[in-house]
Amino acid sequence: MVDAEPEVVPAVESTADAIAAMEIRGAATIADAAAAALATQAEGSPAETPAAFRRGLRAAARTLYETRPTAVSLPNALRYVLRGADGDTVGELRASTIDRAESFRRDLEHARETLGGIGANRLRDGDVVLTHCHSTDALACVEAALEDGKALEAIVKETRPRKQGHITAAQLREWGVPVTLIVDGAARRYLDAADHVLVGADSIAADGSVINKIGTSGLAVTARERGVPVMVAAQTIKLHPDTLTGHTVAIETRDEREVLSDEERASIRSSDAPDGSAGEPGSEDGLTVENPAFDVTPPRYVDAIVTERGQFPPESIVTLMRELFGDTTDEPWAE
Ligand SMILES: O=C(COP(=O)(O)O)[C@H](O)[C@H](O)COP(=O)(O)O
Repeated sequence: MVDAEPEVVPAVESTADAIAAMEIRGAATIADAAAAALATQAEGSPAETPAAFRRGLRAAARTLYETRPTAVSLPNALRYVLRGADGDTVGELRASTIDRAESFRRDLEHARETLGGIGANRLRDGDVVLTHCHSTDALACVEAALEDGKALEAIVKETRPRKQGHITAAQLREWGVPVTLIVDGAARRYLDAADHVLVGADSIAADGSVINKIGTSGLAVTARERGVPVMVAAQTIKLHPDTLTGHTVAIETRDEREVLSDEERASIRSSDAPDGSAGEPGSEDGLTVENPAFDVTPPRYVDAIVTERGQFPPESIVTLMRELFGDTTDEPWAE
């Protein structure tokens, strides 16, 4: 008898689609949504046997895993929940998976709050932070500093092509923080007015390299040149255990139309091109657009990585990574 395809509940598919389309975005938020989706899978699984339940759960985890490759918080969340699926009956498995997903989500929230309190200690009354992209971990530090009664100002990089800087600006304004929004290319000009560069991370490698939104590395290099400290706020689910054994972190490349729409491309193509290359949109026209979503900032440009376990110089993060993840990184969602 051939086994039927394991059933993935529709809510998991729609969470996966929303992550891929970046309606759900940011490493911690993705992890939270993935854990919630696994709980939904457990709740709605039509499985009649423990084996079928586990197959469905693994298939759901694979669907979520395949959405975006760079933020390690996603596989770390899936691994955590799947490891907690325990029991001899479908009912027991269902209950333990849901519990595990809920405890993951609670821990995530606590970690962000604790991290915020630790990061806030680096921020003094009257400081100006310069941000890139939108990071809930980075903003937790600002929020905690504000709660401590410190007045802060922010210079917010727009963050092309998706302009996540607008989300950061909106959040900061909601908290009453004065915001200066700048285009990415203006960052160096504004660094002299900043006391900290404050960013999040999608993944942190064993050597302390920080993988975050494209443009972070250039910002960090320039900040070093201007003498502005770079603070990375990243809870420990951003630690990438595969890098302990020498693996590199995959950098997501996204659709070129995020950078250049078909209409814009059409306006660039010239019918007078000497090679006569202007054709239909999508044809070979000599214009290549690259859209890597993340980059790697080497540890020497990072002053501190702030986690819920304390703050670390990037070079020592490997000790924490070993303690929390060990050397083994299985893929419990594999078929
Ligand atoms: O690079 C991004 C988001 O990229 P994208 O918009 O492509 O998902 C954020 O800085 C990190 O994910 C950290 O965010 P958080 O601190 O919220 O986990």
